[in-house]
Amino acid sequence: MAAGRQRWSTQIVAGSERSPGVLLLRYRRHSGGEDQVGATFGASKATKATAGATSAAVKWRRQLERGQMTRPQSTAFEMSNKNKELMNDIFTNCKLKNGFGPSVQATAAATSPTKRPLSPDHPNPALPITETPSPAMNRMGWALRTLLVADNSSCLKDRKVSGKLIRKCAPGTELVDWLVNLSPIVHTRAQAAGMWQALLEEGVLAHVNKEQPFKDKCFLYRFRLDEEGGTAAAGVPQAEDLGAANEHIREALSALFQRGPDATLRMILRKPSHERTSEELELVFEELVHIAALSHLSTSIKRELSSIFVFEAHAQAGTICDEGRSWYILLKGSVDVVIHGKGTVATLKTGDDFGKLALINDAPRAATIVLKENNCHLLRVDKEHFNRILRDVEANTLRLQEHGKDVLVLERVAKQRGQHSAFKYTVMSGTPAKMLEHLLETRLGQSVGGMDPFLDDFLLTHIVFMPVVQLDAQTPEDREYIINFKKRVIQFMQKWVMAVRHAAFEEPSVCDFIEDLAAEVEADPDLNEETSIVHNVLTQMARYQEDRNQNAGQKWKLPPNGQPICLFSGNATPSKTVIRPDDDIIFRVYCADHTYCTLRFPMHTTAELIKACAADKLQLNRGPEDLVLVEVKSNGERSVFKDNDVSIPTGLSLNGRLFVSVKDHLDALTQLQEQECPTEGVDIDLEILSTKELAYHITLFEWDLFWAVHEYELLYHTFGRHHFGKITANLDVFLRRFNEVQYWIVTELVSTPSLSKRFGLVRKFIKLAAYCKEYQNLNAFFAVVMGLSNMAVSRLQQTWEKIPSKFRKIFQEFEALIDPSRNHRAYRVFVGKLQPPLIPFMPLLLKDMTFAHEGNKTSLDGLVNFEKMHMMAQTMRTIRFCRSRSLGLEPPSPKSEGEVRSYISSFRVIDNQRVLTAMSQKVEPTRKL
Ligand SMILES: Nc1ncnc2c1ncn2[C@@H]1O[C@@H]2COP(=O)(O)O[C@H]2[C@H]1O
Repeated sequence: MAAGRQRWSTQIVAGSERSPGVLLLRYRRHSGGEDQVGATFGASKATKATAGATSAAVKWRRQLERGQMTRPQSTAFEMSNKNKELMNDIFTNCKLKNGFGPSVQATAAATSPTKRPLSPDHPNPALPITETPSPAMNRMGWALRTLLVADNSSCLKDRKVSGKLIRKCAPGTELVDWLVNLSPIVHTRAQAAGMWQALLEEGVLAHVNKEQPFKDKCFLYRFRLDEEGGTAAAGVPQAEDLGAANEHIREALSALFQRGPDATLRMILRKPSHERTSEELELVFEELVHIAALSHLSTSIKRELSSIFVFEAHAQAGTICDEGRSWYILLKGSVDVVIHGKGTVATLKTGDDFGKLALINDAPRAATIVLKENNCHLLRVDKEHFNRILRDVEANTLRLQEHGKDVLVLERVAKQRGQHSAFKYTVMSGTPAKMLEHLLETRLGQSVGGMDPFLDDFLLTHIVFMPVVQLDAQTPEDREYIINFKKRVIQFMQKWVMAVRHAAFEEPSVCDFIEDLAAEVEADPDLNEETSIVHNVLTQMARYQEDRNQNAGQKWKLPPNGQPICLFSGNATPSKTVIRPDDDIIFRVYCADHTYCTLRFPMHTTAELIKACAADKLQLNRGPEDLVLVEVKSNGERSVFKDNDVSIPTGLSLNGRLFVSVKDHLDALTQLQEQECPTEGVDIDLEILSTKELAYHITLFEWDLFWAVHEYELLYHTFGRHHFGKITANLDVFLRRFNEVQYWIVTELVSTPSLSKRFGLVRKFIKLAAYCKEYQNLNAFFAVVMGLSNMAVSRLQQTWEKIPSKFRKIFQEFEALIDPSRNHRAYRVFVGKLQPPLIPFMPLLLKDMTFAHEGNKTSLDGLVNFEKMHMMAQTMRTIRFCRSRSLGLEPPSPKSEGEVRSYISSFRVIDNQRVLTAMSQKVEPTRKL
């Protein structure tokens, strides 16, 4: 590995501006400090679930508005100096304990999240939910206590419990009595109990043994101020304190009255399920109705949730939510969504939910959730309950945002059989970077015994995405994260090579990266387990490079008369030879007067360069802007190439010719005589060749051509010759072969004058189709049957009349199989039952690609439309499936193997329909009625 090269820092790049078709992985050191805070998530999810909005609270509030508050006892006393000090002390304490403002803490948390203990599994409703009481609660508690202490008949007394003296405590029942008597707004004992619970949950009041929440029972409670170490002054309060307490009590009661219902609710939600009474569950249910994140759920599910929701309060900003065991709804406060290396990407607020992605996909959390404020309230559903109740009914669409913009849209889809839950989330659209991050963080190694479908789709189609994808992943200090990240990248590499094979090694920078990776793994004992994976990738890369070096600079020839493109060495059988971008091809370019030049260029040469060179050689003496490169087909049709098209010679039709022409003189271009009636090709009496042997060798020949086609070529072909600047030569050759076989059938039949020979040939071709079908060469099967159905053949009445009915029936069955109606349903059903190896009807796959491409936008609102990518990948996967087993056909007994092989590799073909029809007319003139 080169010294000084940066690695294992923070960037993954898919594609590059220079070569967008290649996924590059590279790392750079994370500069830090780029975190942005403040974007919101799910802004549409406004919620009514804020504190105080319970139906019970609303009911109570109305009563409060109607009721008359009477100020008990005397008024207008000043607070004593001593108690002023006491209050100041309490307030200062609170400020110090609460610490910095939330934004400061949140930013600190976002850059280095402090790992605090996770949420308690079983929150205890007897304990406070805040670290210290809020100043307002402190003041309310102080006022109530002052009045209680001042009351001679007060329930607040020193009591002996089990021999131990407890100062100033009172039973719950008596505290309730006192409060109901104190204020006319408190109508029920439950209301009063809720108000005391509001004080208890902030620690102003507590059960003497800290074992009970507030209950209207004989349990003893006392004020914090009276606990050991409490700062309350013993004895009767001074007149000025009493005055101040009386002054404040109206406001305090009103505030407590409002908080009571929520405090009661929180108390219920902190109790274990089995301790919740049916009235309590009803109260919870009424609350759940107002939570936006639950609005899509049925009543019965909400009822079930009433008993399993757990309330969690977190006192401190900076606390991290759990590691993916629960789903949460934010009831109060806000949280930051923090991603390694990126910092805070979104802020969730009251009513938003998070955490179901990890649960539904059984994956780690896609982000760390860090509390942004002190005293955040959450509702939690644990994994086992989520799986049981919610997993299969959860919302269909999940949108992840970063900095206020959608970055990933996921949709719930049914899982395949055999997986333990019925649903999971799949990617519908996203930014390339977020999709890659989602893959690396949550989708690797998840699928049992195979590849995650999203990962496979991504690897097959990533070349379509916007050129640069970045993933800032980690800070260099976080060793544990880096090791995990490295492991994921290694797995990613392995799957990448598995999915696209040699195409993964085509970019030199990727090969460099793999070598660096191998060196890193070698040197790091923490990556021992990954060594074998990396070695495997290295071996495959070396094999590819060796093969590339051995076959570098092959020369191909495009024969002028529609024969297959063949190696210039004269080796007619391609024998698993792939055409590569820098292989040369020799071909002719004509001009209007049919003079031509012969050129030799690498396959990836653009039309513009070919045009310029041909014009020069043919001495056209015109500037490139006046000239075009154009194909003239055998029927005279012309089609102009774009300047940046590549794979030009292989893209010609069977008997097409390449012309360079002055733009304005295009109409003057005419086809050559030889295009109409090619004379080259092996002249042989077909009758003597064994049909089975013909089918066998056609299949072997086409298997090799099919084998050379890379799945990516389907994408290049679909998006157009110019789009990626990559060659489609192997696919072109395979498609030409289809046409060649189809027109060979027609050409042979219409150029056989003898009726008996023709009828013999038709029979032979029907048998040939049957053998091709048996060999599962459906490409050739289609070509032969389509050839026999060609108008120039189907009109040969005298010939068809002679065909025995048995053969005609077989042919009808074949025609039914190639019937294009209902989107080639008959063929699709048939092929769906076959096992590999098989050669598919390639034009249909290309039609499916075009359908997906033209019917769907590549980008939706700035996000990659991954549904489209998925559709395309499905078709590309068909090719992989067809070739997933090697061809091991039983060879027929050889009769004339050599002749058959040379014959099938170079048919003599006419592809001009007009000429074929005329020849058909000649051999069998239309009968006059
Ligand atoms: N941009 C984002 N990237 C990842 N997770 C996000 C994002 N915005 C919100 N989240 C939530 O953060 C949660 C972290 O845990 P989950 O992966 O279960 O589910 C995730 C989402 O619910």
